[in-house]
Amino acid sequence: MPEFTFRSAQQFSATTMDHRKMKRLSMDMDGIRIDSGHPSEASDITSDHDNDNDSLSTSNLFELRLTSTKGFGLVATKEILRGTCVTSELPLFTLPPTVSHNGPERALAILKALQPLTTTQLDAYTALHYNARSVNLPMREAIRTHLLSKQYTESTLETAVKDNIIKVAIFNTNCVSTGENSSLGSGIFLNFSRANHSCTPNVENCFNTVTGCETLYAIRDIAENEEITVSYIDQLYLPVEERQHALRRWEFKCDCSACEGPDAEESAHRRRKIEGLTEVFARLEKKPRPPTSSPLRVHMPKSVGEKSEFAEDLVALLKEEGLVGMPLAYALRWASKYGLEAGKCLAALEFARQAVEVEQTCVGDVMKLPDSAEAWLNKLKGMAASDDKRFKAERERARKEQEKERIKNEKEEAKREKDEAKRLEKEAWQKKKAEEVSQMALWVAEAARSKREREVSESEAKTDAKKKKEAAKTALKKARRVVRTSAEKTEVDDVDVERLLAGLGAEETMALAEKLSELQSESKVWETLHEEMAKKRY
Ligand SMILES: C[S@@+](CC[C@H](N)C(=O)[O-])C[C@H]1O[C@@H](n2cnc3c(N)ncnc32)[C@H](O)[C@@H]1O
Repeated sequence: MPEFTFRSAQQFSATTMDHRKMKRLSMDMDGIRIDSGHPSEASDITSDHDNDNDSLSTSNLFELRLTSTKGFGLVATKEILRGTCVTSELPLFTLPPTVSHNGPERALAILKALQPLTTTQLDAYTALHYNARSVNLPMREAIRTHLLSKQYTESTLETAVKDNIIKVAIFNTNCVSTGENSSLGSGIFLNFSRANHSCTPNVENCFNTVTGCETLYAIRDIAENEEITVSYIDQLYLPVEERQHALRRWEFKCDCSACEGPDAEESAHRRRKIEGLTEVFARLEKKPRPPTSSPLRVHMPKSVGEKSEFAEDLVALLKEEGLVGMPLAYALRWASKYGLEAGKCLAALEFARQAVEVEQTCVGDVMKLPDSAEAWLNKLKGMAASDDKRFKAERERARKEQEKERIKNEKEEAKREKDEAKRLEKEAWQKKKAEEVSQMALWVAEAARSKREREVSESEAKTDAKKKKEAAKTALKKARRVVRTSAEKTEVDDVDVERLLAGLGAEETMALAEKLSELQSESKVWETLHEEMAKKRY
């Protein structure tokens, strides 16, 4: 029968993520089903679990909040940076590894382990979520038989049986393995018990064998108010249906962005590739993965170069997919190992460094995982420091590459400078040309303007002259009219007057008219006219 325990990063195999002996929560599908629930929702839970257990980490990085669909969950109260230890807590209590995972004695061992708890501790424990199906029929029978020996009435017995089944279910739902491959058994951790699942979790959980604490480390930056999520399952690269199948034990359907929504298809595509590459390395490392419902046919790499490329592809895919916890640490290890085999020693060293960094981000630097990435890094550093011929050859290659790169850069720089000088020269020439053109345009405009002005003044002068001529003509007409009128009034002969006017120039006519106009008497007018006629006749 499967056991009921969360996985823990500490239990990951150092060589393949598929070979991790993770102990995960599982359900006794044959057991009697009673309703599971969130009893905690009805109880008075505060963010810092007001109990007297020293192990309970009170962190100001997160608080317990009721989520819309997942019951309670841990939510960041401020931004949490990658690598931060979100919580490190001692167990409320543990069960020794000798207690079987599915046998009826497990139920009794759990009830016994609860006895020393204080009321506050017990309250915090009973407030936890449980899946009732996690208690199988033999465990239920054992609980009933155990209670029959106590002094219960018929009516109180049923309630006591139900209460005790719930207590066992709480353990089965929330317990996590302690020690390497459950070597220390399993325990209940109050903070960890509240972490919900995501297929792209933002924290990695790990049992720290040095401190005896269960830790949650942020594997990427977590925003304020973002939920803190772990993975309940090992193989996050499985297809969505298989992940949901593995999660059915916790009685919920995961609706994270890798399972549902606009990005799910792209994520599924990437995870399929990750699964294939993980299978490749499981085979290369001779660490078969746990069987899945869809056996994989993969293309095995033919050369060391291809192996190293496959590992690098896996690293890139995991990063793209946001699976940046222990699976990435292992992929980096493979990239390092196969990189070294392919003669890419310096890249291997860099991948090893990254593997250590990612591993420490997942588990902190106090605890050393068995066959840790650090041991591998130290080995590579040792090789690099000694006169290892692979490193020597690669360094020489890298030196030559660098030299080639330097010469190439210098040539490019010289070409860039030459091009720049040409460009500046062209720019200056174009500027000069543009200035010449605009100067020319100014001149043309100026010439056009003065031509226009000349034409205007010429036409004004013509108009003026015309006006003057018209005015002189009018004045002459008027003067002639004055002379004729004066002649008419004084009965001077018309023919004589016309002869006089024909003989007078314009100015003379106007002077005569003016003179006649000023004269008061007709006799003077007659005289003046005859004088003028006499002058002309003479
Ligand atoms: C270990 S408990 C986690 C804390 C729990 N939500 C609570 O209220 O205490 C596991 C249970 O949380 C709920 N859960 C966890 N992850 C979930 C998810 N991604 N979606 C919906 N429910 C989830 C399920 O009911 C599951 O059985």
